Amino acid sequence: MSMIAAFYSNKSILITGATGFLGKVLMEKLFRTSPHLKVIYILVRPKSGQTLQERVFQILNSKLFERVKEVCPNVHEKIRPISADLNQRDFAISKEDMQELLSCTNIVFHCAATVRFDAHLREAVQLNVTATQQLLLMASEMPKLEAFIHISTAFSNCNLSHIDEVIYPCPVEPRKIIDSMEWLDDSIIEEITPKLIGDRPNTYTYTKALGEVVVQQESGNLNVAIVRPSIVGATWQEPFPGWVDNLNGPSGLIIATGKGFLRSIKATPMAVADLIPVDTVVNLTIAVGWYTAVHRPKSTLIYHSTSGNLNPCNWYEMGLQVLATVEKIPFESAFRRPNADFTTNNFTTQYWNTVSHWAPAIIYDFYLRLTGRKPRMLKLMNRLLKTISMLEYFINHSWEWSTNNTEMLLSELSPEDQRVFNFDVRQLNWLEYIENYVLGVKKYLLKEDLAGIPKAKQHLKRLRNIHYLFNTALFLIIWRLLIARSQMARNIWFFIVSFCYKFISYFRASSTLKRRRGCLQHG
Ligand SMILES: CCCCCCCCCCCCCCCCCCCCCC(=O)SCCNC(=O)CCNC(=O)[C@H](O)C(C)(C)COP(=O)(O)OP(=O)(O)OC[C@H]1O[C@@H](n2cnc3c(N)ncnc32)[C@H](O)[C@@H]1OP(=O)(O)O
Ligand SMILES: NC(=O)C1=CN([C@@H]2O[C@H](COP(=O)(O)OP(=O)(O)OC[C@H]3O[C@@H](n4cnc5c(N)ncnc54)[C@H](OP(=O)(O)O)[C@@H]3O)[C@@H](O)[C@H]2O)C=CC1
Repeated sequence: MSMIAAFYSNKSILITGATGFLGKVLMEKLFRTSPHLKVIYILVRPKSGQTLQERVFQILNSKLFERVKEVCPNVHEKIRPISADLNQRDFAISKEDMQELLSCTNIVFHCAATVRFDAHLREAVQLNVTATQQLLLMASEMPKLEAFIHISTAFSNCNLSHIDEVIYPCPVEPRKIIDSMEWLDDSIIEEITPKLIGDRPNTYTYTKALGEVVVQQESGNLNVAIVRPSIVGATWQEPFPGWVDNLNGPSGLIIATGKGFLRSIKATPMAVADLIPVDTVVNLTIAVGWYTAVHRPKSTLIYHSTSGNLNPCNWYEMGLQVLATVEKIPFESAFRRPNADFTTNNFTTQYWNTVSHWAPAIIYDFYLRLTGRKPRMLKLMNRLLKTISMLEYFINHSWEWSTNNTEMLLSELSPEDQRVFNFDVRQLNWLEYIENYVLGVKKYLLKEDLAGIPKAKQHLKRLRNIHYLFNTALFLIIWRLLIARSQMARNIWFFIVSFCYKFISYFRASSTLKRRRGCLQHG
């Protein structure tokens, strides 16, 4: 029997960000492994015209939850959505709901955040810092609380190259930042943002770092731990391989590569691609919840959920495997044949952007106009390259994360728990994982049927022929223009033609000689 699963039985758990990528997988695993847990409270806001109930219904009826329903048929009764907006004072939770949360919660998993790299500092501080502070305040009023687990990111200190499992101080106190956001207007905040974030690439990593300091400063007597995942990718094993439901991190780029929109990228090929499967992060998080509640470590422990130091894979290997997979299992209606060139300096990046991205987009839009349709490729390319520019920082640096606490925790688990809540990334086979990831992107994000693969392959062949035809035509046109305008080009042309002619004549003459000699010997 798993000790961890038994620990969560009969527990009331509060999850923020349960409708997000990580939150859904966390809920799924908790229900599946501890079907006797009492209740999971989730803080949800109405969104996209959907009520809370509709949002929960959609999650529970998704493919991700199919296995849960077999193990825990009354899962609908055990999930309790609470209307909340983490941007509001007291999260805009009703008095009755707040009372219930305060008196019943045993474990808190705080996953909610804005993960946008371009979020305005005010918005990022509100959700990633102020909301964390408020949640800790709430937690301090929960008499039955056993553990508070905060999800941060391994990149919160990405301004350092070696990162330990400790909280690093921020030059400006989080409380001062929170206060200043209340009275500074947007334009002033925009002006001071670069100074505040310093050598971090965006407001996301900066505010996640502030959030950690808040956890350290405001946790009081609570049992608190922080989990820091690196780049979270599709599921590795559970509940099935390759599940993913948003475009963040690598998923969007896998689509862009597989569909042939993105053919080159500025990246350091040998830099470590520190991906971590979402189910690995979730298993670690659940184990951390158990350990923090049962062993009550004296200080706040930080756990790195990273792969680089135990089982590294670099961007080059990853790119190759993505390409190999989309060749075997192509995406439908590709724009161009998939390719993955890594550029390492600004000049080659600009060159390949022009040749591989802008030029085909302009030509395609021209074709759309000619055929009376609305041009759209240039707009799409603009957005894609904007996204790439935001992610570039992370594919051109390498970091080393120490994982002592994570390894210590692994050694504390019983063999059964190590199996049920496996977060040992050394067992991960990257080639297999990436293949399943690409397949998952095709099935769960693009919603493409595998029956369409032969047609997609045919489409790629057609694209290859168009590519050859286009290149040959382009070569002939350029050559023709050159010959018409330059004596030197004409001379080179005549030299090449006469050289080829002489070579062919020599080859013919020598083979005729050989044949004659052969006839003479036999005759
Ligand atoms: C050619 C060779 C290729 C080789 C092949 C190799 C393949 C594998 C290589 C893998 C390399 C991986 C590198 C990952 C590094 C991640 C590091 C994370 C580190 C930190 C991790 C964390 O701790 S935290 C989680 C990460 N946090 C995000 O990752 C949010 C990012 N994101 C945004 O910050 C906003 O998205 C942003 C961009 C501002 C736009 O903002 P925006 O307002 O302009 O636009 P929207 O967000 O509304 O999206 C507008 C349209 O872009 C579409 N789209 C959105 N994201 C997209 C995306 N990633 N790739 C494509 N397309 C995307 C979307 O689907 C919309 O399309 P549509 O309009 O058709 O619906
Ligand atoms: N994905 C990744 O690569 C990584 C993620 N992380 C961390 O993991 C955690 C989860 O990330 P992930 O699941 O990917 O992110 P998602 O963007 O998928 O999910 C974010 C969650 O936060 C909720 N949320 C946002 N704003 C509010 C609000 N005002 N009120 C209530 N809820 C809100 C969202 O709710 P709604 O559905 O209503 O928008 C959603 O449930 C974050 O803390 C992130 O920093 C760390 C490293 C990498």
